[in-house]
Parts: sequence; C-alpha cells; structure tokens
Amino acid sequence: MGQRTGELVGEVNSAHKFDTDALFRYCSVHVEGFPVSSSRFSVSQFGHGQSNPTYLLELQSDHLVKRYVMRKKPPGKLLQSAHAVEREFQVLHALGTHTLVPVPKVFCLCTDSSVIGTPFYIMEFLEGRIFVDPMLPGVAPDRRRALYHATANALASLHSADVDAIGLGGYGRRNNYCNRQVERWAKQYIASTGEGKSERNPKMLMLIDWLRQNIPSEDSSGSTAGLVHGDFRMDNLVFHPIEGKVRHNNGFELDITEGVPSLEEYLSDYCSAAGKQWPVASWKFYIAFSLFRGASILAGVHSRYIMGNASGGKRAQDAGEKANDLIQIAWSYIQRETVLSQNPPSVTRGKDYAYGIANDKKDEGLESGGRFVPNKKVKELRDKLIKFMEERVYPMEQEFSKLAQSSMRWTVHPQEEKLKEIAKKEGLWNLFIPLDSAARAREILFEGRSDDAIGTGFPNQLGAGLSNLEYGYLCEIMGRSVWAPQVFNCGAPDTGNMEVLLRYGNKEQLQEWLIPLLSGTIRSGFAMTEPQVASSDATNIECSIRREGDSYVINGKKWWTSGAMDPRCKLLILMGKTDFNAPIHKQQSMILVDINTPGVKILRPLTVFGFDDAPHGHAEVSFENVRVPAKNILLGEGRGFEIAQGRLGPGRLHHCMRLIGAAERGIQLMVQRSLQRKTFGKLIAQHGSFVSDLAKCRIELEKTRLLVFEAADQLDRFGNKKARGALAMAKVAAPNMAITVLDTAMQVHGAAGVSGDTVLAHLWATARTLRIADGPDEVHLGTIAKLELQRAKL
Ligand SMILES: Cc1cc2nc3c(=O)[nH]c(=O)nc-3n(C[C@H](O)[C@H](O)[C@H](O)COP(=O)(O)OP(=O)(O)OC[C@H]3O[C@@H](n4cnc5c(N)ncnc54)[C@H](O)[C@@H]3O)c2cc1C
Repeated sequence: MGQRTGELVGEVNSAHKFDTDALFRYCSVHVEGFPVSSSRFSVSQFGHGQSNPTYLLELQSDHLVKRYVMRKKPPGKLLQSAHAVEREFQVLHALGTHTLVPVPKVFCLCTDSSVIGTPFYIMEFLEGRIFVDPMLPGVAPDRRRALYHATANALASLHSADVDAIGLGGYGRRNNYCNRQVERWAKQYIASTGEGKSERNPKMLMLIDWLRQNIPSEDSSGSTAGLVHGDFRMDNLVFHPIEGKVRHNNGFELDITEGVPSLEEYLSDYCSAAGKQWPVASWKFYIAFSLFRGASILAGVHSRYIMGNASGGKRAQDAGEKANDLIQIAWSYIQRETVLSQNPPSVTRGKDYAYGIANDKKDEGLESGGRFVPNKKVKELRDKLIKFMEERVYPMEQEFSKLAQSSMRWTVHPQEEKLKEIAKKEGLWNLFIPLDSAARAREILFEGRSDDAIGTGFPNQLGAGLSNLEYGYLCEIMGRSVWAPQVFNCGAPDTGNMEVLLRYGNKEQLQEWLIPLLSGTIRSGFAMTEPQVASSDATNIECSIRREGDSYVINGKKWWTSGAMDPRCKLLILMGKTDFNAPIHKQQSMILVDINTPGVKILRPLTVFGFDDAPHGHAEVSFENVRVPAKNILLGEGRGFEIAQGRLGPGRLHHCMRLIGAAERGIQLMVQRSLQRKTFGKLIAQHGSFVSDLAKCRIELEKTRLLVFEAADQLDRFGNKKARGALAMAKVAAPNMAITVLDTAMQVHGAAGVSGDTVLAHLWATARTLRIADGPDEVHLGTIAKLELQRAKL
C-alpha cells in the first residue's frame, strides 16, 4: 500500500533547521499566490530520501490551507556537483513549460545562500501516494504490471524529450557521458571515504578500473544523448491519491493495472517505448555502472552521517554497509557469463494476451468463456512455459547453434540435458500426451493406478492430462524456438512415436521403449520415406519385412529419417511391407527396430537449405538383413496403414501449433527491428508499406491460429476421422502462413534476415519443409476437396 505524501513528514531534523521567518518573507515576494500573512506557518520535513532535504510548507489563512514544497541543499561542505538544486529547478521548469511530461510546477529558485543558508527552490505540493517498497505490497497484483509498464513508458518519454527544443541544449555535453560519470563518481567516492569518513573498499577501486575499460563504444559519439534522470525509481514517483496514477516524478501521469514484471519484460517495455535497441552488448556495463554509482552515493551519505549533516537517520547510518553490498553485487554481476538474453522476451505478458486465443489476461475473461479461451490450468502452464522460454531457452539459442555448427555438431549440448531435468521438475514435461492415450498407458502399465509405478522417479510422465486443444495453447509457445520442443520432451518425431506406442503398443513394448522415451533418456526416429519411390503415397513403400521363425528380417533403404543422427536415438519405428500380395492397404506393417541392430547403417545426414539440424539430423539409412524379434511388430501384420493414420492426425497437428509460435516470433522480431532501424529518415515502422505488411501478417496468423484450434477441438470431440477435413486445412494453412510471415520478417531485417545471426532463416527453412514433410499440400488439398464434393453429392 502506498503512503500518502502528506503523511511522510515529521519534525525538521536538527541538522536541517533554518530561519523559517526568512523563508516566509522571501516566498511572500517571489512565489505567485503565496500569502503575505498567515495565522499559522508550519514547516515539516519529508523523512524519505537522503539527497536534498525536502520540506512541506503549510500556511493557514482563515479556513484556507495552502501547501508548498521546498527543496534545498544540505548544510555544510558538499561534494562538487552533488545536491545541485539549481539544476533540478532548471530541468523541472523546462519540462513543465515545454513538454507534456507532468512535473510539479516550480515557482522560484533562490540562489542567495544568505536567505536560509543554502540555495533552495519552491514547487507545488501534490497530494498523492509514494510506494517505498518496489514490490508494491498491498497493491492488487493485477495493477502492478501496468504500474511498472507505465513507469517504463514515462522514463522513455523523458528520454525522448528534445533537449534543444526545450531550451536545455547547451545544458550539458552530449558525448562521453559514461566516461565522465565514472570519473565523477570515482572522485566522489575517494572524497567521501578514508580517514575519519566511511571506510574505503579496495574492491571499489577494482570496479572503477573495470568500468573504465568497458565503456560502451556508443558513449564517445553522443548518439544516445538525452535527459538522464539520475535517480529514477519507484519511490521517487508520486502516485495519484485515489486513481492509482502517477502524479509526478517528481511527477508523471500514468495508469496502473498488472503484476510486477521481470527485469527483461520491463526492459523490453522500455526499449519498445523509447525505440531503442535491445542492449545485449552493453547491459553488463550499465548495471555494473549503476551499482557503482549507487555505492558511491551511499558512501557519501554515510560520510555525511559520520560528520553529522545527513538527512535520513538510521538509513544514513547503514549506508556504508549498503555501499559495500552494492560493490560486492557489482563484482558478482560482472563475473556472470550471460546477463541478458540475446533477444527481448518473445512477447511481454500484457501484449501476449492481446490477440485471439491469448486473450486470457484477466480472470474475468476466463470466467466469461469464449470459444478458444484457455482455462485456468492451461493458463498457469502457459505462464510457466513462457517464463521458462524467456529465462532458459532463448538465452541458450546462440550457444546451441554454435555447437550445432562446430565439428562437435553431432553431440548434445550438456545444457540441453540440464534444461530437460528442470522442465521435468517444473511439470512442463510430456505435455503433448492426450488424456485418452495416457489413460490407456496407465491401464496397461500399472492397472489404472495413477502413481509413478513406472518407476522413473518423477511424476507427470504421462503429461498433464490435457486435451489436444489445451496442448495447442502450449505447443505454440514451444514452437517459437527450434531448440525448445525437445527440452520439454515434446519434439518431433518422438511425440508421434510415443503416441504410436501409447495407442498401439502392448505391455512389453511399452515397458521396453515407451518408458525411456517418456523419461527422455532415449530418442527415436520414424522410418517411412524411401528415396526411390514417391512416398507421399505410402502404398509405394518397398522396404520388406519378412517373417523368419521368431524374427522379422528387414531389407530396404529409407531417407529423411529425422532424429536418427542424434546420439541418443535408440529406436526406429519402421514402416515396410510384410505381404506384397495382400490388398493394397493391408500390405504394410510397422515394426520397432533397435538402431544398434546389425545391418542398420546410417549413410549420411541430409540438409534442408544447408541446415543439417544437428544434432538431431535427417538421415539416409539402409537396412540389410536386419533381424529383429517378432514381438517387435506393432499391432500385428498388415496394420501399418491404420497406425500411420492414427499417428499422422494429432502428431502432425503439433507441427501446425509450433508454426503458429514460429510466426509469432517472426512478428515479434520484425516489430522490434522496425522500431529500431531508420531508412530514408524514418523508422521502418513509419513506412506505409511496412505497416500494411505487418497488419496482413497479423491477420494471417490469427486466422490460422483459429483454424488450428478448430482442428484440435474437432480432434478432441469427434476423433481423427471426422476431424480430417479441419486437420487437412490446418496442415495447408499453417506452413504457408508461417512462410509468409517469416519471409516478411526476413525482409524487414534486410541482409541480417537471411543470415544465421537471427533465428528467422532457420525458422523459415523448417516451416518451408512442412509444406512437404507433413504430407505435401496437394495431398491435403485433395482431402479437403474430396470432402466438399462428397457433401455436394449427399
Ligand atoms: C525436413 C524433413 C523431415 C522429414 N522427416 C521424415 C521422417 O522423420 N520420417 C519419414 O519417413 N519421412 C520424413 N520426411 C519425408 C516426408 O514425409 C516426405 O518427403 C513426404 O511424405 C513426401 O514424399 P516425397 O518426398 O517422396 O515426395 P513425392 O511423394 O515424390 O511427392 C512430390 C510432389 O508430388 C506432388 N504430389 C504428390 N501427391 C500429389 C497429389 N495427390 N496431387 C498433386 N500433386 C501431388 C507434390 O507436389 C509433392 O510435393 C521428411 C521430409 C523433410 C523435408
């Protein structure tokens, strides 16, 4: 709960007393509307803040009470350039007169120290609230987020003020700001510490050296010059007394709505509002600098406390210790390898819910229903997943890509395995498993008991009991990064293969293959497509599976067996023919093949537009007299087509869901780029052609998302067969939409878009394959048209 500004005052500190009569006389002459006489003139001091003593002046004449605020320098010898009330007055005056940045009205500046002992200025008193604790206790959670959002916008608006236009152009130098600041605060620290003052910390001297060596290159050009607040924080903002608006910063007028954001969300808000680049390269410097500066200020406060002229009481007494804490924190921070993700959070929470399905910002929204509105359970998982992506997956993307392009490309990054363990613990594991498949496995494996009888030591092996539709809200989040799905054990082709086992495997097969797949200790491949035949028509498949006693012997060649290059790949589900003379759809069977069986040869990895998708890979594999136990046949001979149909339904709808996420990432990146880059004197975002392209991308994405959800919903309600029309439509629409959106995003990025420096090219390449890999468009279009024509015949 915020405290009222009027309640934050107390008696004037003895070190800060001054001649109140002299102040009254001065104000009567210089402050517009200030009474010439008053039946009561009282002065109290704000207890909050240690910099410049600030006072509340109250005057009563008849029944009217007038209030002003006076701010002055502290008494005694002061550090050079600190406590410059003259500067504060000048900036507030310029902003108040020439901009819409809401600051309190300033009335007069007195630089004559003979009046009350130091220079001071008078400004209007604004009734309002101050939130001392930035976690905003007592504020409804749903209002915290926008409070922060609004403060980020306010800071951005301050930074956007045109200093030349508001008369502050000659006010300070524009280049080498950081350089000058480091030197200034270093000097202040030295001056405030040492004998008889606050104790000097040698680590601070090391910190100063580090800062000097790491000043960002932009500093010397002055290209980022603007107004710098210097102490912008929650408790330096005054909020509206009732409406929950900021009144000034010393004063900005803003709306408040949601929960406290993460640092990256907040920074992302600020960068968007200010049109600034995501500061991945310079962030470590700025944070370390800010901590250093805070430490220097606190050391100054502590020294003034020791010398008896600090405001702030106990807080001033503890300031020396706090300064040392900040120095330590700065050092630990500097030593961190990564301090900021490569890219801003995919979409900040508030924005994430702005469209279509995602309109689940408020609980009321959930209660009021709607066709595709996720329920509370899904929403919680979704929030958790978004956080996981932002904090753990996006920051690792570059690192994973680096390994995948090195000579060690066919090995797994150890961090991937670590992330899998964390995802398991957080319950973000195997979320793809539909309720009915989980029920079957539970029944077969441990006779309906819901405990972890499959003995891998963690719960949620069989997912979170979600429907296909519910999973759709989550799967699209995973699709935002090519590296994400496997971290949650939701990557292709494992999900489709697990689904096959869950639906069609017997107890022995589940125990041998499903359990390690569920726990993520092995991976798998699906071997159907063959180089020598048109495999979109699976009746063409030629690989033979011949029965010999207790075994089947396999001979044939497959290609595009995704995942077979992965060192963890242990299982291949292979489709071939057990009877070349049976009716056309009864010739095929599926069989489980241990990849290490003699005769299985990985011939080469294939590439997609040059990407080999290491360490996962798409392999060409030959099978020469590969002998596998007869018990490995799935469901029985001649059932392969039936299983393929079951697998291709939900398993491949996941691709569509992920494509929505990939396109969402494309939009996010193109928007960021457009707000950062200028061509022909304008930001890309200000060019009409971009605006139109962006809007069209959003329309296409939302249309497709609805179609994908519709297909998932039909799958849940009517089953695979009846949902086939909607599934086919989604499968055509999703890759085509994603290609268009990602292509536009690449275009907006110029040459960078087609390079490996952003995720766009890889996402695009993957999306493009899905016009073929998920069954060619033409086949799905054929299904849709056939259904239309059938309907006409009825
Ligand atoms: C990245 C990637 C990953 C893959 N992963 C796997 C995997 O893990 N396991 C696996 O078994 N396979 C995989 N595949 C292969 C994929 O399933 C096949 O490429 C797909 O089924 C098409 O078969 P095909 O390549 O033999 O094309 P073909 O069957 O030769 O078809 C070629 C073209 O013919 C046209 N066509 C086909 N049918 C019709 C029709 N009815 N009407 C009009 N035109 C038509 C279409 O334009 C089609 O693109 C993958 C492919 C890619 C690119």
